[in-house]
Amino acid sequence: MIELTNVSKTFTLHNQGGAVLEVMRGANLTVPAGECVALTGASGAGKSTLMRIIYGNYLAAGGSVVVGGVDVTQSEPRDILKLRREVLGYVSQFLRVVPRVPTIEVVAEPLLSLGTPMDEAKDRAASLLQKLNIPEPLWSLSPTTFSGGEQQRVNIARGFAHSYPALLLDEPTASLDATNREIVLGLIEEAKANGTAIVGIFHDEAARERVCDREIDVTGFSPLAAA
Ligand SMILES: Nc1ncnc2c1ncn2[C@@H]1O[C@H](COP(=O)(O)OP(=O)(O)OP(=O)(O)O)[C@@H](O)[C@H]1O
Repeated sequence: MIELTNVSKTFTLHNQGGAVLEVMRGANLTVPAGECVALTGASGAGKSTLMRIIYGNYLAAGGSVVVGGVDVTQSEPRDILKLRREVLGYVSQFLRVVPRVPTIEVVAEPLLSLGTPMDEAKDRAASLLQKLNIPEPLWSLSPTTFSGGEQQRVNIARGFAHSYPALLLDEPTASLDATNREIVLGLIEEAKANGTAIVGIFHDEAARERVCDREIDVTGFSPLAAA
């Protein structure tokens, strides 16, 4: 479902005399349906960079990044947007929302953008918000004023609203209490059982051991670490 072959990445720092920084070389990774792979490695090894390359936020300098049969290194922006709508989800650490949109709509939006009828999308959003212990009086409010942990749970609800074939998770349990952490790990296990291929960064070691089938240390792909 997710297949990276010989991926490399350089950054050109235009505001620093055009310095070129090679941060990744020879990255290979295959994640079949239903498998969860954790990216590990010290700070600066390239975990976030690899996630951004898979999501199409960073363009690889070389190699191929195929998700659900689409090579994101060769795709037009509109094809990447279609891939993100239908195939590839991303739960980032922080919620980014349009101000004044109610929480229930923020969570339902990925389903609405796929053409799911409003009632059905809102039912799914409500069941996720309930599961993740977001109090019902908050559902009609914008999540901009919510606590850090509440915002993270809204973000997770949104990320799991549609059953994506591929999913990227950036520290999904970072600011959660034990009860909600458990619920999120359950959602990840459910997604895997439904065939979702997952790549994630989990600093929570116990969480990683529980839901991940394999760990890939990205230090092995880092020319900086080898220097
Ligand atoms: N936009 C950018 N421009 C220039 N260099 C960058 C950029 N993004 C990342 N880097 C460099 O790429 C390397 C890998 O960074 P990355 O953020 O992927 O590491 P990480 O393993 O996710 O670290 P952490 O665990 O601290 O988040 C670092 O040396 C960083 O300085």
